[in-house]
Order: sequence, then structure tokens, then C-alpha cells
Amino acid sequence: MRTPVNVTVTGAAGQIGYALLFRIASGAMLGPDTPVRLKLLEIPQGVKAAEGTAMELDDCAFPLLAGIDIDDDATRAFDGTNVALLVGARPRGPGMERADLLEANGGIFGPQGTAINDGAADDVRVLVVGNPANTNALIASSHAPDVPDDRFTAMTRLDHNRALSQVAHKAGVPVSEVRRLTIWGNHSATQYPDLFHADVAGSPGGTLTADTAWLTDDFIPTVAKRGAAIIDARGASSAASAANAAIDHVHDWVHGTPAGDWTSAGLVSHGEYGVPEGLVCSYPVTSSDGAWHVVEDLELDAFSRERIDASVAELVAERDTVRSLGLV
Ligand SMILES: NC(=O)C1=CN([C@@H]2O[C@H](COP(=O)(O)OP(=O)(O)OC[C@H]3O[C@@H](n4cnc5c(N)ncnc54)[C@H](O)[C@@H]3O)[C@@H](O)[C@H]2O)C=CC1
Ligand SMILES: O=C([O-])CC(=O)C(=O)O
Repeated sequence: MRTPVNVTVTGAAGQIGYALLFRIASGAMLGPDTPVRLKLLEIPQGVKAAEGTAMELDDCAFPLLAGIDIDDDATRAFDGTNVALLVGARPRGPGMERADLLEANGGIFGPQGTAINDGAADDVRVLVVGNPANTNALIASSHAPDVPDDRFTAMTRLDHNRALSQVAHKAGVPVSEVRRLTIWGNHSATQYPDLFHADVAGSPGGTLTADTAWLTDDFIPTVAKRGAAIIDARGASSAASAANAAIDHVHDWVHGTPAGDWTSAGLVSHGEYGVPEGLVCSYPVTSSDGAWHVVEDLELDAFSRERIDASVAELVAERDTVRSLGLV
């Protein structure tokens, strides 16, 4: 049996945690030959519920599950961790402004970044799911100066998967025939789902974009506002689909993306496509040899450029807010 991979999940007792842990333990994330040790981090009030989830995990008798630790201390929870899924975050409360939300989350993601810096394994990979995911990833990364910044990522895979399904429905093809979509920018309503470079069952995505009313009034807003639509319908935010996207993200990071395709992930910018360095921005990405690579040299017309710029401007504003609060 291989040495277990340590997987830390924060917010383990939350709804995404409940949809995520069983799939990690079943091998869906790291593969059928990789045992995992789960390290669950919760706030003190969440520990009892996390213990209940751990009892259920036990009751599944997963052959790959090598153990479960539960903690309310970040230093212990990130000690030796190889994969860190930062799901737990402070939700927006009544009357809370965006700056209040950023500040409250700075108090979570700063110390967690420090704990990762000090104790995680050398090969640590971090996925931030908790919102505002891009800027929380920026905060965590900036507290981990000894960890290469390409190990900190923010989740836009759910947006990517949402876009794949919308296009598949529109074109009347299976999702498996939709390739090379991109989510650009922030995981927020300003994100830009781009299908100009897509391949839809062998035809260029441009064929669909010819229907400009569908593109601008249906496709883009449906994908960008899907989170709110789910909250409206379900009375709770996306949980199983978010957990599924986190599994997809880490799976592809470790195992690679298929030849001829790419996916989307929030990565620390090194200036690609003119995005200011240091912002955590969603890009078209491939994965090989265990690392993400931005797909470069895509041509962007004025329509796409304007939308990417608007989302990047929001990321800049979030970064400026957390800077002014001394969080990065
Ligand atoms: N990036 C994306 O695509 C998506 C992001 N999200 C975000 O994921 C986050 C989690 O969502 P849910 O599981 O539905 O929320 P939830 O409220 O059900 O669970 C959050 C859990 O985090 C815990 N928590 C809070 N602070 C913590 C801390 N400092 N350390 C450890 N645990 C802590 C809470 O006790 C709670 O159990 C939210 O911020 C949500 O907005 C949700 C869907 C998609
Ligand atoms: O809006 C939310 O809280 C959940 C979210 O990020 C999404 O579903 O994309």
C-alpha cells in the first residue's frame, strides 16, 4: 500500500464538506490506488458535526481511507498536508459590505496561509473554494512566502462545468463533445465565460456566438449568475456541484488534462494576458507533470477583452481593499 496522501478540508462540517469528503475517501479525487488521510478543520462549534461526518465515513469502510483527524487548530490541521481544500469561509451576513466580508475572511485565510507555510508538505497544493475565492487565495498565498505561488489556486471549475452544460444543451450535443471553454477573471457575477475558442462537436464555438442575443442575454448571464439561481431554487447554495468541481480541479491538477482540451482555474497571474501580476485570476489552463500552465497566445477580440478587463478590474479593487486593510 502506498503512503497515504494527507488531505486537509476546512469547513468540513459544512454542506460542501458533506458532499466532498465521501468522494475524496472513495478515491474519486486522487485515484483508485491512492490512500488518503483526511484532516478536517472546523471552528469549535463545527467540531461535533464533523465528528458525526467522520462516523459516517467510518461506516462506509472505504478501503482507501487511512484515517481521519479532526481539529479546530489550523497549525495541526495543515501539518504535513499534501492537498489543502480551503472551503470554510465567513458567509456574507445581513448588512455586511464587501469590505467587511473581505476583512472577516482575511482573519481566516491569513492564518491558514501561515499554517500552510510553516507546516505543509513540500508538494502542497491548495485549492480555495470559500468565497470570495480569488481574493481569499491571494490572502493565503501572501501569507505563505516559502510556498511557490503556483501552489495556490482558486476554484472556477464549477463555473467552467456550468458553461459546458449550457453549451451542450444549446448545441444539442453531449457535454463530452464540448472542449476548450474558458472562464476568465473572478469567481463572481463579472466572470467571463468565453466560447470563442471552443470546439463544439468538431465545430468552432464561433458558430454559436453568431447568435449574439443568446450569447449576451442568455449564455453569459446564465453561467455568471448560476450560483444565485441555485440559491433561489434550492434555498441553499450549490454544494454537491461545488464539491464535484473541487474533485475535478484537484484530479486534473494531479493527473493532467486530456490532450487537446483545457479547463479553467484561478491562478496567481504572472502577467499573462495583461492581468496585473499577483492577482488570482481565472485563466484557460492545462495541467501536466502535476502543474498548471496557462494556455497562452489566444486571440481576444474587443468583445472578450472588454469583459475580461471588467472582471480583472473587480479583482484589482478587491486586492486594493485587502491591501488597505493590511491583509496582504
Ligand atoms: N468557488 C466556488 O465555485 C464556490 C464557492 N462556494 C463557497 O464555499 C464556501 C462554503 O460553502 P458551504 O459549505 O455551502 O458553507 P457552509 O456554511 O455550509 O459551511 C461552511 C463551514 O465552514 C466552517 N468554517 C467557518 N470558518 C471556518 C474556519 N475559520 N476554519 C474552518 N472552518 C470554518 C463553518 O463552521 C461551516 O461548517 C462558501 O464561502 C461558499 O460561498 C460555494 C459554492 C461554489
Ligand atoms: O454564490 C455563492 O455563495 C455560491 C457560489 O459561489 C456559486 O454557486 O458559484
